[in-house]
Amino acid sequence: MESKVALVTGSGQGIGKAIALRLAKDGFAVAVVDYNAETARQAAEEITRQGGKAIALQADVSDRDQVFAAVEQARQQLGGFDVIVNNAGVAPTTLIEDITPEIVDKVYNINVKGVIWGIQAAVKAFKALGHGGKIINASSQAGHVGNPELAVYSSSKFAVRGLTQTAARDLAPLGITVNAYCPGIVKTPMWDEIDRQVSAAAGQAPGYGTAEFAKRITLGRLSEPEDVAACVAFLAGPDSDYMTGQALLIDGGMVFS
Ligand SMILES: NC(=O)C1=CN([C@@H]2O[C@H](COP(=O)(O)OP(=O)(O)OC[C@H]3O[C@@H](n4cnc5c(N)ncnc54)[C@H](O)[C@@H]3O)[C@@H](O)[C@H]2O)C=CC1
Ligand SMILES: CC(=O)C(C)=O
Repeated sequence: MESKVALVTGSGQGIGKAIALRLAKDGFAVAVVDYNAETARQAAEEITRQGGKAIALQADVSDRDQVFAAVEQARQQLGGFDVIVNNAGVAPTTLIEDITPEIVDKVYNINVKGVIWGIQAAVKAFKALGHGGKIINASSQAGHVGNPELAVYSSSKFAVRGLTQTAARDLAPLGITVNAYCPGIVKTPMWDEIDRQVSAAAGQAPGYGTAEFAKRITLGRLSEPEDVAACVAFLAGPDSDYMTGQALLIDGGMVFS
């Protein structure tokens, strides 16, 4: 039987890379998409070395044409299209008074419009293939509760939840499910940079921001990218077939407190 095909954006490093590796282990042929061509190539090579099937594609998710082209390339080169994970995101810290039009445009172009273009491109591919599929979007605990110093980022992740719910309703008649994953703090380069910025703003050494956020983590430890990938594997696989419009909160500590 032919492998199912999944495309993961922002999968050259961090959570996206862990998702790509996990989906490959689960039997998907994977398109590793990132605007960093070198990290995408390395991640795809790692999958191939482990016995999986993968291609690397360079695309900037804020560019609609590039997203459509990447999905089409994945469909043609991997022989199908079943799952898109709209994972790519950026998270500059921003005090309210320091927010600039440039920061808003950058974050919204990637975190919100990138998800819209990914949804549209996946729908086009599913329709061309005459079957439904799964759309999975990266939100965050910060998409459930406003996070300090992350106003632009947090609001973009609230938007992703809204898009997920609406698209789930609109696309259900086509046999397409749409869900989101909402991690807490995950040990990736993105988090390292947030910690550095939050700690510096408080006049503290790196690690201070992590310690402050970590006080509210329910399970008492930061999550690994692989913890998130396991939840996304569930959303990509058949066990979640009767689930749509959901925003899976992976660590709710910030939200409960
Ligand atoms: N690390 C964390 O604590 C959390 C992360 N998230 C979300 O998970 C997703 C992945 O985050 P991390 O792996 O931590 O981030 P990361 O910064 O470590 O990795 C992001 C990847 O996306 C790529 N990327 C960025 N902009 C892109 C663009 N315009 N087009 C294509 N690729 C692009 C980068 O090159 C990089 O490979 C993001 O959407 C983030 O907002 C959500 C909750 C917590
Ligand atoms: C970066 C992010 O989404 C966090 C810490 O939840």
